[in-house]
Amino acid sequence: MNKELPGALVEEIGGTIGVMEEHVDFLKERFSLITMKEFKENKEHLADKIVCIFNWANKPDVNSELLKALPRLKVIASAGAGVDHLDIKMISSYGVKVANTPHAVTNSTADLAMTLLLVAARNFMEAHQIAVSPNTVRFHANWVGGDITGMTLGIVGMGRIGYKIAQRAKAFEMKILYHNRHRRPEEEKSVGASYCERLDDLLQQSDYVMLVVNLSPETEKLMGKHEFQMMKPSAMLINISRGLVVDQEALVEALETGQIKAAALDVTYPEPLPRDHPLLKMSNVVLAPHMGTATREITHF
Ligand SMILES: O=C(O)C(=O)CO
Repeated sequence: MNKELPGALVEEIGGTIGVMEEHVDFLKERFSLITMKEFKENKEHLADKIVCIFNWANKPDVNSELLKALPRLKVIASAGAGVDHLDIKMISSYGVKVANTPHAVTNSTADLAMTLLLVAARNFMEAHQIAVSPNTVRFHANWVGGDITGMTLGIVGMGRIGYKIAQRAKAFEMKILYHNRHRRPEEEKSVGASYCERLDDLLQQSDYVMLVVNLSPETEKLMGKHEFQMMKPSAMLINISRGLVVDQEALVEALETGQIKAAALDVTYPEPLPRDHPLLKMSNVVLAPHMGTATREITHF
């Protein structure tokens, strides 16, 4: 190990490192690198690490025990936008800074949001099944979907990603509503969006409801029984934020009872869902494996 290089710790889960494997060589040139597994086996010897690099997807357990074992630690770098998996207050109390990569992932996450919207709106999953079936047919009513053009998209959370989604929706000639803690007059003007101070107003009018908020105590289970009752029975829910923003039991009920038409989810809780979860069996649900940022361009440099 090169003692002149600063030390870094990377998360390793089941043999794969929490950062892309091809990045390990890049990191090795700059840091004396060890994996979390090696660290756990020999805490004393490796306690001089100054950076921890994690991938948000691994949900590393950054607890007091870990931080006490790394007295020289300066930075925890989490690849991804969301930092809800890290207790920032507790980490700061050890004098450690948290870094993330919010800008890098904005476009890819907005693209996935539109992908889910289109796939759900056009019954694409069902259409694919029919297209590959040995008994395929020339036309099937099940693949007749809904229009996008002229429909109303309600964006819940007009941050960086929400705005990029609005720009894409404008190109699709959608009517755009948004609900946010603060009004965003410039963004509103540039995409022709209308502000809904009350979430209920947005939910009542939208054909597609897109969740883009960060997970926080204020947004946990933001979408519950009442909110689904506010939505149109023809409306679809798209969630690219965090699973916990939705009360999943209320969502299952809303989908089962026809309170809403469909859901397209990149995020759930837990991830992945247990294999017997009702959401896995519903034909009006499209699931992605939390892949908002998973593009070659972002994950390779
Ligand atoms: O970057 C993040 O926070 C993600 O959730 C990726 O989809």
